[in-house]
Amino acid sequence: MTAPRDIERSSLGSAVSHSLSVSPTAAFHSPLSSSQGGFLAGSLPHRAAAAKQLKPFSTEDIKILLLENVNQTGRDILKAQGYQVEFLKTSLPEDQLIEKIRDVHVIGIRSKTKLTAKVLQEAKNLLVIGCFCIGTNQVDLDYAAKHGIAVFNSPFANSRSVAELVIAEIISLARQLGDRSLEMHRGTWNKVSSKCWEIRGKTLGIVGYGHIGSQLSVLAEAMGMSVIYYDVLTLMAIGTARQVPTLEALLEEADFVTLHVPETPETKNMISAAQFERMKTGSYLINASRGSVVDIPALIKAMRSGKLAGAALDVYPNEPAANGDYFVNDLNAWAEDLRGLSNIILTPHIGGSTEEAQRAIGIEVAEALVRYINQGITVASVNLPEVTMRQLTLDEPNHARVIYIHRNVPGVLRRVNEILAEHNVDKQISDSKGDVAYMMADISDVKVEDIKEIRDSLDALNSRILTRVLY
Ligand SMILES: NC(=O)C1=CN([C@@H]2O[C@H](COP(=O)(O)OP(=O)(O)OC[C@H]3O[C@@H](n4cnc5c(N)ncnc54)[C@H](O)[C@@H]3O)[C@@H](O)[C@H]2O)C=CC1
Ligand SMILES: O=C(O)C(=O)COP(=O)(O)O
Repeated sequence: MTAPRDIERSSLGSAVSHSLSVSPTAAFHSPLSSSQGGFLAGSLPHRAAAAKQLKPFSTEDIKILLLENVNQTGRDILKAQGYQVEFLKTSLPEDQLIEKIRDVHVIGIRSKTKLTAKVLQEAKNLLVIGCFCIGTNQVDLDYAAKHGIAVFNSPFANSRSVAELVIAEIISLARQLGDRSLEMHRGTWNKVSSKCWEIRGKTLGIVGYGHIGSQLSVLAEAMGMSVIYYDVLTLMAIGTARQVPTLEALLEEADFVTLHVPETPETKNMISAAQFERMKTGSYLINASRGSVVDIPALIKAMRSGKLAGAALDVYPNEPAANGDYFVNDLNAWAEDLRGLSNIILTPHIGGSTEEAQRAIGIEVAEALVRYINQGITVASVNLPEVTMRQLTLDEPNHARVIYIHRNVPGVLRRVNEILAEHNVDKQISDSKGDVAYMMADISDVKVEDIKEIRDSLDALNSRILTRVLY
């Protein structure tokens, strides 16, 4: 295969000529003349001012901001492409985030950075968001899609790490390990067996039987637990686990309840006073999903009353932006009450924080970003339709890939094909997801002047969200 080709963004301030790499991790830097070079032909209504420039460019002009200590593996892949990569260990407060996001084509985040509509409307140049984690609740996915911004995540690279943490917590709560260890650290020998249990033969209730829940199910059964689960979907049981029809049925039967649902309006305060009431006296609650899922004041009451014998929390309604920030009441009004309870394990959102998980996530998300930036491939996007085409190479001088993100309304493809009709359309794929549709076409027998015309004509259609032409 020959060298890669170009991509372009209308809003890039400088020219870039650049290759589409054969491998998503291979760098490409092949300066092309403006007649050969790619350009970005895209614009959103709010990006319109910069949209009309046609400039050759190189990957060096792609600006990427990585927040929240994205793993070295991901940074290396992106840098190897020649992109400009700025890396910060922490998240950013909203005002600083808005300042920074104005300038970049790509942002990489983890679970803390909130990319709301308010923030995204300032992101005039943004092509794509990489969530280097599982959850995507921190991003306004709908706003992003409607503004032609793709979002990628890593759907299961840290599932095992979370499941292992939960196993550790089940045993730790059953044996009150956190309290014993704290006492010893303070110099107190307190040997007790009262209300300390084996987990063998106990029932684990898993709420949300997805990637993490089902992985946990296997591990728990291997340690002699009985597993029941509740999910909005009817899902195949693994091993001898059993699906129960309601959350209430699960709460009434389980000795340990563990939560593995996403943050959605339906899961907000899913476990509150009424649910604690349903739980067995002396049972345990574990939450490594999202802080919004548990009503914490109600949890504190359930702990104080003895209804719960213990709890483990890895996630909180408000989490500090950086390590070293204290877990205090300014962020969460009840923080001190929580810290004062016995047999409650509090961890700083470390469920997915293992070397294995972070390395794998870095690779998976960075490769998805490269595929999207360089080739327009949306496979594994969480908010755009999934569309793929072959890899572009430089040995097709009169070839271009046209990408047209548009509103999903009748008659668009007819108009698009009228515009492309003068050229040879080698392949065309179109798919839609909700209100947004994504069309990719590889065209040959096309000159740079034609490309400008194609881009301008597509931009003039009122269905347009974003046009890109890669060549
Ligand atoms: N503590 C940590 O570091 C981590 C936390 N997480 C959190 O864990 C969540 C779950 O992760 P996965 O298992 O990978 O997700 P998943 O999407 O594979 O599974 C979630 C399951 O929850 C079910 N569900 C959704 N709404 C529900 C409801 N209202 N009631 C009952 N079930 C419902 C879904 O049908 C699905 O089966 C993520 O969304 C993320 O928020 C994920 C990774 C690390
Ligand atoms: O993967 C997730 O959804 C997590 O909650 C882990 O988030 P983190 O990468 O540790 O910010």
